Amino acid sequence: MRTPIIAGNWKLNMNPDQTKEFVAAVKNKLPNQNTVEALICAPAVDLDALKKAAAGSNLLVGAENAYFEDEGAFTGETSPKVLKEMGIDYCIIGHSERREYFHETDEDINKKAQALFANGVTPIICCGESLETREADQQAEWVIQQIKAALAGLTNDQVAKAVIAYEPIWAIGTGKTASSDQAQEMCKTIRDTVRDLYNDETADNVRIQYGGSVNPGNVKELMAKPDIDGGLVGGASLKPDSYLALVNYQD
Ligand SMILES: O=C[C@H](O)COP(=O)(O)O
Repeated sequence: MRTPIIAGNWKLNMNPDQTKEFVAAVKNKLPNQNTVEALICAPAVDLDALKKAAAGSNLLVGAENAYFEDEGAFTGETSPKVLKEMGIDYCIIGHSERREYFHETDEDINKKAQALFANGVTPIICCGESLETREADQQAEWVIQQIKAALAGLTNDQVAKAVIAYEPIWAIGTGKTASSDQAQEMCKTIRDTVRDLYNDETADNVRIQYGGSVNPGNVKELMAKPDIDGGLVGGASLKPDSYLALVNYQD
C-alpha cells in the first residue's frame, strides 16, 4: 500500500518570513502522515525556517536540489550530508529547470541520488519529455532512458523508497495539464520500467508523482489513477489555501 505524497516545489519563491507565515497558516490543517504525506520543498535559504516552523506538525520538509559531494571546494552547492543533519526528509533532483538552465546531466542526477541515499535523504527523481518529444510520440522512450540512467546502481531497497516525479515539460507552469489518462499512461510506463529493472515488490512500492499544472481543481482526478501516487506542484503550492486543498484532496 503506497502512501500518497503531495509535494509543493516552491522554486525560487518565498523568503524565511513568508515561509513562517505559510506554515503557521497550514500546520494545524494537514492530513495525518499515514493518510497523505504533505511535503514542502523549499529553497535552501528557507530550509532552516521551514524546518523549525514545521516542528511538531505533519508537514514534511524537502530541499529542491543538492550536490553529489558532502563537502569540499564546491562554491554555492548544497551538501546532502548537511540536509540530513538538518532533518530534511526529501530532496528533488533532476527537475527539468535544473537540467535546462544548469545543464545537469543524467549522470549528475544518478550521482545525486546515490549521495542522498548514502545520507538517508529520500530523492524525488524528476523526469519528463519536451513538447517536441511528445509531438514526435517519443515520450515513453525518452522517459525510460531517463529513469534507467537515474536509477543505475541503486538497490531494490533504495528504489522502493524513492519517489519518481513524471513532469512533462510542456505542462509545467503553462496551465496545460497532461490529461489524467496521459499522466497515468506515463506513470505506468515508469512503474513497468522499474519492474523490468528490479522486481514486482520494488515496482509496487516506488511512489510516482505527476507534476505539471496540478491544482485543486484537477488533483482528485489525477490521484484517482492507479499509478499516480502524488503530485509535485509548483504555482498552486505557494498559497496556504490552495496547498491545503491539494493535500486534503481526499476530504
Ligand atoms: O515541480 C513542479 C513542477 O515544475 C510543476 O510546476 P507547476 O505546478 O507550476 O506547473
